[in-house]
Amino acid sequence: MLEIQQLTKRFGGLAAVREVSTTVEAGKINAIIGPNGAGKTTFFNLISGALAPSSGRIVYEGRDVAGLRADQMAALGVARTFQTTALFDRATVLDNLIVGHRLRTRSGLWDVLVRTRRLHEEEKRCRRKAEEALEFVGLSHAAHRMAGDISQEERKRVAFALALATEPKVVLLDEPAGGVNPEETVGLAALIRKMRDSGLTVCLIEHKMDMIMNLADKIMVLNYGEKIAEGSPAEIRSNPQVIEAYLGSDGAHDVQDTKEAADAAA
Ligand SMILES: Nc1ncnc2c1ncn2[C@@H]1O[C@H](COP(=O)(O)OP(=O)(O)OP(=O)(O)O)[C@@H](O)[C@H]1O
Repeated sequence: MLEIQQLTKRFGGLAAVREVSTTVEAGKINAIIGPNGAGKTTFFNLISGALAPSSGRIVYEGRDVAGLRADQMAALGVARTFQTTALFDRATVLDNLIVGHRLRTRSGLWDVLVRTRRLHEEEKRCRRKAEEALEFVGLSHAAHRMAGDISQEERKRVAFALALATEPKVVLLDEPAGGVNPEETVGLAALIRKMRDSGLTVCLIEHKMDMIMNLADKIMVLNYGEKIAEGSPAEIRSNPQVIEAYLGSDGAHDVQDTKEAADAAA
């Protein structure tokens, strides 16, 4: 789906992402993990078009898209969510989605000024897409609530809906379960599975190791900007280099224990 070839991003002397090659597999849940500062967010920013790479290729549907802007990537079907979702708190959830979708549709200023038939059609389309996306993420009941009044978990679902309303083929989810409780995490994981099962390609960054191990079809591990391992959850859990990256030289615990200990200490 997405072929990443020797992707590198330098900030001054620091290579935040260094010569990373991987494949984001179509119709699968592809996870990216790694310690803090490993380059995960930078990698996401590169493939979503938020940052231009220093070198390397990003081949999407047979075409090198490295260096395209985020709106161009969105138009090609690559949508992303952010760690925190900026919403208009004093507008309804549905209006937030309609605005989010409108920003990506075609009517120009002329259409808005003269309220053309095309604009009218687009408004109807946006509303329909927004309602469909809300239904998909299980938030139809919250459509008319103020965005400022919904819970953190509901904000996460709105973030998914914002991405889905653009009718993407690939969704990039940045910490989709960050800041929600364990029960809610299970619900969000089910929703991510539902995205995959509906034919979407999912790529996500997540710190919650137990969630990743249960959810991902494939995991890539970054450390100091480099890919140090890639494979199934079982392969990753027992990979000595991964254990080393999370633990230093102490191999007494597995990746999952380490992260839980770190979370508990935080
Ligand atoms: N715009 C920037 N300018 C300079 N350095 C940056 C910039 N963005 C990221 N970095 C550096 O690149 C490295 C990788 O950062 P990145 O945020 O991609 O890591 P991460 O794996 O997402 O970390 P975390 O899990 O803490 O979010 C870090 O050393 C960071 O300080």
